[in-house]
Amino acid sequence: MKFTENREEVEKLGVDMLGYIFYEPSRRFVGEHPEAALFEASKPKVAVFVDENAFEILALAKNFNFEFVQLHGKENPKTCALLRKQGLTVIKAFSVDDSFRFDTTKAYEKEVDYFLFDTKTPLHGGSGKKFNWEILNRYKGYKPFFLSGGIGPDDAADIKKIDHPKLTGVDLNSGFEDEPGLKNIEKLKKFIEALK
Ligand SMILES: O=C(O)c1ccccc1N[C@@H]1O[C@H](COP(=O)(O)O)[C@@H](O)[C@H]1O
Repeated sequence: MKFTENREEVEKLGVDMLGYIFYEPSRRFVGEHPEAALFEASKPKVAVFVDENAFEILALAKNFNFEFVQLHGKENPKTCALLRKQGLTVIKAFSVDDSFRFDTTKAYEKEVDYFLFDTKTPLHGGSGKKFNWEILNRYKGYKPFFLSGGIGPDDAADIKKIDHPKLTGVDLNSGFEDEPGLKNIEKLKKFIEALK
């Protein structure tokens, strides 16, 4: 979310969480001084970071009152544990391609609340690219995960076919935008209806 009115409209669609990009190189970056109203949401807020300093994350969490952090860099399990100990719900993102070894998630199992599987690209996220969802079958861990990476308006049927006991949600991003950070309400609405 980058624009307050758009955030208000998205919230009405029955989404479970709202995401905010706190990574300056991203075209979805909330900005140096985002307006407070952007964060005055009734749904839980997820702040997305890439290798940000943990104490900076905690300061921002206090300032903008977000409950979740989604970490898309090389954050180690210790950093995840520190953030969690301070009361944040931690989602650790992993960059997935055909050669991804799901056992790399093991070191994080006890230190985070959720995993998120995103497509491996030179970007850290927001690529609009999908990975081969078949390989999710190789994930045998107990931690619930979000599916991410290039999900678009036509994917609801294929997502419904994914039969994995730990799939807990989907992260909708660039595939539902009119411009970076601005969600298309109609596309989201149709997708959410189709998914249900
Ligand atoms: O959206 C971004 O610009 C972004 C930048 C840096 C890290 C993560 C980012 N977004 C997250 O990336 C995934 C995949 O997005 P997409 O569907 O491929 O556009 C998603 O989890 C976003 O929250």
